[in-house]
Amino acid sequence: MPNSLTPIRMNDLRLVKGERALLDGVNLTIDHPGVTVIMGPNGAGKSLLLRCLHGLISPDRGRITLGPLTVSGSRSRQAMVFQQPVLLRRTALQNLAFAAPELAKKTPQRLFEALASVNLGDRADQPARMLSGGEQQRLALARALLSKPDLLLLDEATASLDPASVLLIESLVKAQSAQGTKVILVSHDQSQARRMADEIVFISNGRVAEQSPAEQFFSAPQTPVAQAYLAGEILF
Ligand SMILES: Nc1ncnc2c1ncn2[C@@H]1O[C@H](COP(=O)(O)OP(=O)(O)OP(=O)(O)O)[C@@H](O)[C@H]1O
Repeated sequence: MPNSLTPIRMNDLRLVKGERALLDGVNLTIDHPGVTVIMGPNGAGKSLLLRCLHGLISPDRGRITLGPLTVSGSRSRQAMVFQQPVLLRRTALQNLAFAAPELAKKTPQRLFEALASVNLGDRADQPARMLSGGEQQRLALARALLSKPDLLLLDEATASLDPASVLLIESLVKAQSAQGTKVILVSHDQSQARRMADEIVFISNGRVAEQSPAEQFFSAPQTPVAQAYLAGEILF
């Protein structure tokens, strides 16, 4: 299925704060149609990379293209889900309606279907901020998927959820990927990465250390730093 935002190319990205290069010459092409999981130690630069892709941060140097588009030109075709969901002080349904006003006007049924898809069908009128953490995250995902984005970015989106919510979100993300959305997710959870990833990008010290098919990464990581990470030997 063609995707208007691939291949995603990052050329020589550099992001500096004070004396420190947080992203230090990132060169990466993501062209695999499946799920790309970004892994790496704490502080490696994974979130910053995702934020650059989504246009929340501008690198000091380098270039990002998504298919024929720039980051700003692609923003309306992207959606991002964060570890802490950012929801409005409105009901669950109103949060979806605010994100997709056209849909709310023309086919409001779609909003109810979206709530039902994340098991929140009976919570439409509940204030979003009174939902549990896991329920809020499911609502944030439903909102992200409403626009059928070409690129879905998830930054540790299931880190604080119970196992059933994790599996529900994973299955929705997988289904979205199968429909042609390019999915890039950051995760420390090796079990999740094994379940979800077609491809792994391993980041260390603000650089891409390794990019491999998932099976190869887990069976025979190429770099000492990835080997140490997978063995739980990296000290922070
Ligand atoms: N605005 C900022 N100013 C200065 N340093 C920052 C800023 N944002 C992030 N950093 C630093 O950049 C480094 C990379 O941050 P980032 O959040 O991308 O790490 P990460 O790989 O996602 O880590 P984790 O797995 O712990 O979430 C960290 O050392 C962090 O402290």
